[in-house]
Amino acid sequence: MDRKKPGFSLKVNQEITNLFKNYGKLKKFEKDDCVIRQGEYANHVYILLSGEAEVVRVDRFGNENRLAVLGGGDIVGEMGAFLENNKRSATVKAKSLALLALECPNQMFIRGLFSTSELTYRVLKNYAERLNELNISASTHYQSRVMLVVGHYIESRVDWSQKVCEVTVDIKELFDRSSLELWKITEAIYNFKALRIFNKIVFPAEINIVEINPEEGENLTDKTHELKEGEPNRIIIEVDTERFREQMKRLSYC
Ligand SMILES: Nc1ncnc2c1ncn2[C@@H]1O[C@@H]2COP(=O)(O)O[C@H]2[C@H]1O
Repeated sequence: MDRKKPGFSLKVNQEITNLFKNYGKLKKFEKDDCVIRQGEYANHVYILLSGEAEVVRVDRFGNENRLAVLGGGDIVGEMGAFLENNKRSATVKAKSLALLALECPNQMFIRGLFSTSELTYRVLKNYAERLNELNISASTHYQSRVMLVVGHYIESRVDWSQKVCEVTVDIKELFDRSSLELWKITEAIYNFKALRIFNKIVFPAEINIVEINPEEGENLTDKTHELKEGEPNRIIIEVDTERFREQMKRLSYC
């Protein structure tokens, strides 16, 4: 997740830089030096002047997950000034050979938020962008997990020698295995359909959803065949085996 996009990150103007200059000091970091360490007590906020820094968070298994790459004009270390326990939420490391930053005490940063509306605006904008990005990745991640569970069930029933094959999903069996509610199963199957991995779906009469036609403009005549009628407790799907295989690989890496 690279946050270095034009007009996206919290770039500071001269007024904000002067504020940091008046109360802070210039710091120089070499490649791989830690500017901030996850879990440590937060005393300072930084404006990066030049060079690149990487924000990483170590999860409970000890893996380093990259959250963002920041550069000149970005403010970093501001979360620690707001969080109740003042603990650093992530590690920030110099990524370039030299990283120049202005280090400002928390108190001065907070005062700056009251006196300089531009600073307040930029901090808020940055949080909105970050939260939006997290919302997108959290919902995509959740859908992908459900698709993976449903996909694994279907995978074991696919005839891989066929380009297109019909698979019957026993709803009760899939529920017993996965504990997924029916509407979640249906949603995941629709997601595969939206990706044109399932060409046709026949739901049982009790679900009250009728056959779905192929997307407009898509010529599926050479790969479709007549599906059986819907049966109670069964969903019948026509699977494009090659696309399904590729999608399952992608989902496994999500
Ligand atoms: N998702 C993120 N994107 C960009 N920067 C982040 C992200 N999470 C944390 N940070 C920055 O990394 C800093 C680590 O120390 P702080 O928690 O004080 O403040 C944090 C933010 O400035």
